[in-house]
Amino acid sequence: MTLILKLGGSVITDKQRPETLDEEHLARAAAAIAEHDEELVLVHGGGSFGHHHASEHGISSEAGSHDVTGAFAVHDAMRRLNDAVLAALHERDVPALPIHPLSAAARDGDGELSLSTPVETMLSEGFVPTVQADVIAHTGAGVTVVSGDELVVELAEQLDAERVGLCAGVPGVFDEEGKVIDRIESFAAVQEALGGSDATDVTGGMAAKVRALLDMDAPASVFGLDGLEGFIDGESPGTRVG
Ligand SMILES: Nc1ncnc2c1ncn2[C@@H]1O[C@H](COP(=O)(O)OP(=O)(O)OP(=O)(O)O)[C@@H](O)[C@H]1O
Ligand SMILES: C=C(C)CCOP(=O)(O)O
Repeated sequence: MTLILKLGGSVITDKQRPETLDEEHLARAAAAIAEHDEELVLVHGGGSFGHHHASEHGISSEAGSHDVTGAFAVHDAMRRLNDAVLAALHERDVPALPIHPLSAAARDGDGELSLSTPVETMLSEGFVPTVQADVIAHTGAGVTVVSGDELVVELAEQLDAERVGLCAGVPGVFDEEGKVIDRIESFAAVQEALGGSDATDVTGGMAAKVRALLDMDAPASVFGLDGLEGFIDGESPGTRVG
């Protein structure tokens, strides 16, 4: 049984302030993760580390760049965030090891993602692979951003994951009245309520998240930090997608 969990950048960082961690949230997330007893792959988003640099250098999932300064600025900030996530996990004795997609993934000329990582071997050896959102080489475009959400979907397919969770800065996906929707089975049914992100975000916010999750076979949930413990325990907090 493999669980894939994305820690949203809106949870573990203060998305309004460049390169600012939310230490308290990160510590709470690490404490909840420490209770897991299934194989677990962690992915984390960019928050105020990835998105600010990407936006400053004009790099997104679609807009590429050949500027090495910009490419490295995004990657390096994400690596610093990854280091901070690992440190919080190690503090709770979670055997987490880093995966940096810049060295393990690429897109072809059609934008198709390929990802070749040691995640499976790490899992079977008892580690918790911890994958950062990143920039990756993109045929004909230089580098583009690979979002945590894209990585979750790709890894869920590769590993035939049992369950997928996205822990975000909201308790679930809201309807037009601001109520958390229980279950989403089609994009069209909720499209009107879905927006981007409140903060600087180059990868499309909630609308992109729901679209990506609906493409997956594994059941997925979108929930806030209060739902994380329950998700680790096998519950389906927040909004079930798919
Ligand atoms: N219908 C909706 N329900 C819930 N959130 C929504 C909705 N429409 C737009 N949003 C926005 O989506 C944001 C969550 O997406 P966002 O991409 O910021 O989260 P994240 O994955 O945690 O962050 P990151 O991309 O940095 O990893 C919320 O903060 C909210 O502003
Ligand atoms: C900007 C970067 C590198 C991160 C994008 O990933 P996300 O935060 O999961 O949308």
